[in-house]
Amino acid sequence: MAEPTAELGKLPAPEATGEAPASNANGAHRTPEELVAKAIAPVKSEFLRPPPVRPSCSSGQGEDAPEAKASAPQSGLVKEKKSKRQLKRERQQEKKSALNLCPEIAKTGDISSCRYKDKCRFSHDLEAFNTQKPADLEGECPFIGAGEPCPFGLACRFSGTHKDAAASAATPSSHKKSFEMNSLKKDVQRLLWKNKMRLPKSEARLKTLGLSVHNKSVKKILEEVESKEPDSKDCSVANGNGCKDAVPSEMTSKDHPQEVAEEDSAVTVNDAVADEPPPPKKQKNVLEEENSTSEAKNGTHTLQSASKESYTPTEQEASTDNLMTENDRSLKLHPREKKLIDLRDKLYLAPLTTVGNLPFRRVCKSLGADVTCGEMAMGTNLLQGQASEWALLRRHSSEDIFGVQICGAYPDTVARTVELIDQECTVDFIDINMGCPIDLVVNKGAGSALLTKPMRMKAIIEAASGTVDTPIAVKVRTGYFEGKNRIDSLIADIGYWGGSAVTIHGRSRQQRYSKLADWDYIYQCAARAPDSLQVLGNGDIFSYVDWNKHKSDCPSLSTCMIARGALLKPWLFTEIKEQRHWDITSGERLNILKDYVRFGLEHWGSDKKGVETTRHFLLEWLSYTFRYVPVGLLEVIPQQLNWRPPSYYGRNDLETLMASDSAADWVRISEMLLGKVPDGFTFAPKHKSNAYDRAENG
Ligand SMILES: Cc1cc2nc3c(=O)[nH]c(=O)nc-3n(C[C@H](O)[C@H](O)[C@H](O)COP(=O)(O)O)c2cc1C
Repeated sequence: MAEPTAELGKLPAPEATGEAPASNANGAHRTPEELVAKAIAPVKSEFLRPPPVRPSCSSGQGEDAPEAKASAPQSGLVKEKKSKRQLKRERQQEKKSALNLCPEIAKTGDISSCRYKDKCRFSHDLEAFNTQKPADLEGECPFIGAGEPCPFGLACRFSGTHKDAAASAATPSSHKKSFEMNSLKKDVQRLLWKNKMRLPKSEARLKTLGLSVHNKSVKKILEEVESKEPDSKDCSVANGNGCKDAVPSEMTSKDHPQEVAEEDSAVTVNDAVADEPPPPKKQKNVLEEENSTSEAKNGTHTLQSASKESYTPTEQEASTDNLMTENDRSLKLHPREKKLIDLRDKLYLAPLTTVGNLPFRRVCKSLGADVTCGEMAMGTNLLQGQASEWALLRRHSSEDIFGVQICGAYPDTVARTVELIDQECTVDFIDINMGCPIDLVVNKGAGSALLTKPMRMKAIIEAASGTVDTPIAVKVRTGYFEGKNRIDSLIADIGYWGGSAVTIHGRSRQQRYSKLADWDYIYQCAARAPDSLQVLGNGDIFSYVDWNKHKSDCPSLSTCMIARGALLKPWLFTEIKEQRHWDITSGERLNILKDYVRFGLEHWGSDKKGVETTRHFLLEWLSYTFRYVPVGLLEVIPQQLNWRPPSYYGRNDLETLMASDSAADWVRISEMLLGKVPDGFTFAPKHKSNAYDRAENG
């Protein structure tokens, strides 16, 4: 084995900053067993190094907030807050600047080729563009490399590798081997913007379920229900805001947890039509919390969920809202013949907001994932035709078993969304996120808030599954509150309501990632599920040993879903298929990153903007990958997902660099793949992956 590298080039000089995790309070070395008991990765002592000193936390950039800045630190002045109009004007000016050549002209090299002439939002000054364009990046244009014409032409950061302008301008062949699907068509987007999209199947389904509000204003329905509802005056208890604003409002783009929305370059390239919607028209929501017999009988009808304002379920509510009647179970509510989806024993890459983007999923597919799922998309944003939300539904041709994940709080929104997706996209299943813990989602009554509202869950699943033939899956947590698991009592119903599959993440919303997933509970739930419902377990899988254990301990599990394990080591899929612990080299890991970058440039573009978007998402991913500890460095294998890596040297400089938890080092890795970062570049990871107990949406 190679000696640990002592010299680490430009890495910060390692200096001791207190107790090294591998030693106890007396400075004596801890045994591997002691380290494991403390959830510290037992790295062989010869590789250990003292933790490097980092700048102080005074600027908010301590260990818990890794942040890299490429330029000199900013002055202490508070940044001036710009108005929307100002920002729009600046964006327009930027587009017109020489930096942003008209995409049509870039593609053809001909300044007369743009049909918008001087009305075009982009610059037509080819000479000025060429003067300022930085030198090409190293490597080959990803499109040319894939045997395709480059759609970015002169704007491509690898344009020197285009054989000739004509080749790069040629129309893409219709027989591409690698392509993307599920883009939003312009005419559909316009209809959605105007709220004129016809969605007859969901309408019919909602009517059948008694959830249609035609000829009745939402307010009227509320008034009627409120007047019959003995407890309605109590709704202020739950929402803390009184009942005045009881018109439901689902999330819009402003609320979207994904602050950095993926750009759909295909939609925005040289499009003279505005790419953001006009002021969104409110979707009409059906807000009846279903008037079920059981609720009526028990007088537990509540309206607080329909409130516009913040909603936090109370423990009492969570326990009283769980009432199913035998009638529910025997009702034949899904007359359609469902398409089948067989997930048994398939390796399923979990939906992962931000990081589970299409290029990452391609990487996982190439390493053995069988099933992939898009990042969570908000139903209301899809229904409003938002390009950035639709980008989350994109599917690559290599994703042969592919689903999309949506989130919504009301049956009408969800039913309309699934119909729209079914009509416009090619997907094998649609997953409804009923486990998302993040406040923005829960406060609107969606995500894991639904775990406290079984009647709403029922209405959503029935409405969605009865609207489309595409299988409907749901993803849940064990429950909302810690110690109050509830999926065991709902699992049979989820099948009867029309769900084809349910994934159980073995943690409650309250506990987030603070404890290990409760697999015993997952097994109990799986044992209670009807045969028609596929149950998937999820939580902490990080090696083929974990996988085998769950599969053999609980044969009634259809399969398991893998989330952070794939982020830290996407080759986990290979390991499971080949039943081995792969002591992957840093060079092999770099090659995986190179693949990601190539896929990223194909997806986000090989022009300046595409390169920087690819870098951004690469950095988000790198904010997870450093937590992987190479097999050859561990005293005990396999590594567990909850182990914290101590500070250690790798077997070569690259491995050491890849083990760094410093954002500046992730930026260095990105520079090895995508060239220097632009002036003033900053990066702070969205998920701050070194805070092990933070919220993530599942
Ligand atoms: C960065 C990140 C993003 C996530 N995004 C989603 C999401 O969009 N939808 C979802 O259902 N779960 C999401 N989750 C939760 C995971 O799918 C999974 O349920 C959870 O991480 C537990 O699995 P694990 O222990 O294998 O990581 C996310 C998790 C992480 C770490």
